[in-house]
Amino acid sequence: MPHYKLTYFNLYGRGETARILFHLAGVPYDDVRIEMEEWAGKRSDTRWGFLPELEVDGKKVAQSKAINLYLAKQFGFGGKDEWETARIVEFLLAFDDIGPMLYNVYVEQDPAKKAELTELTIDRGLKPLYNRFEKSLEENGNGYFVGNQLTVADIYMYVALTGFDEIAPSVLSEFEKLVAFVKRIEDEPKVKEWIEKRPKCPFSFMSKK
Ligand SMILES: N[C@@H](CCC(=O)N[C@@H](CS)C(=O)NCC(=O)O)C(=O)O
Repeated sequence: MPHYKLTYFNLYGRGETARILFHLAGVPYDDVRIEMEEWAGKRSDTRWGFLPELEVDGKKVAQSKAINLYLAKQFGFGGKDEWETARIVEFLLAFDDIGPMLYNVYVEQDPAKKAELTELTIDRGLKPLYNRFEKSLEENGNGYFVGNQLTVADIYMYVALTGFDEIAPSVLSEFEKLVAFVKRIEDEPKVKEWIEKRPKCPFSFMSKK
């Protein structure tokens, strides 16, 4: 078995999907969590200047979506055919469409403007996206986002939905089907086991809870 090392911050954010996949697969790995103070000195060693990065027998791959898909394929959570894999990638990329809105909220320093941008991002970004997620669940009809078994799309959506619930509390609770989805994933026995034992940390540098 290869030697895996996942390097990220002590956050759930863009690292937690990979950590859950490792736990689901029962595959050992080094779960390296960098402190912000050490980060400045390490950035130039990374492929893109960001984390997470995965090392597999010393070879590095970066970009969380590439990491998630690679691990999912290795461990049997990457879809049963290329069509399902393409559908999975749709969900891995879904939040990226509102990335610029989220970034503007993150960098705004003026509290009043930040509050205004936050409302706008919730109304024009998050809520329309959540409506589409509910439709996708309805269309697939079996509690999973893609196909008829647990895939990395579900794990990623679980991590993202619970994460955004920290950043923008009260949005998720308006979407009954997504709340039920989160509960179902949390109740998957191996996911539940990981949630109970995992190191507790915030989702993001923006987390409010
Ligand atoms: N597209 C990249 C984005 C990575 C990213 O933005 N990582 C953040 C943490 S979530 C980071 O490294 N921040 C440190 C910094 O900006 O200095 C991915 O999905 O992996």
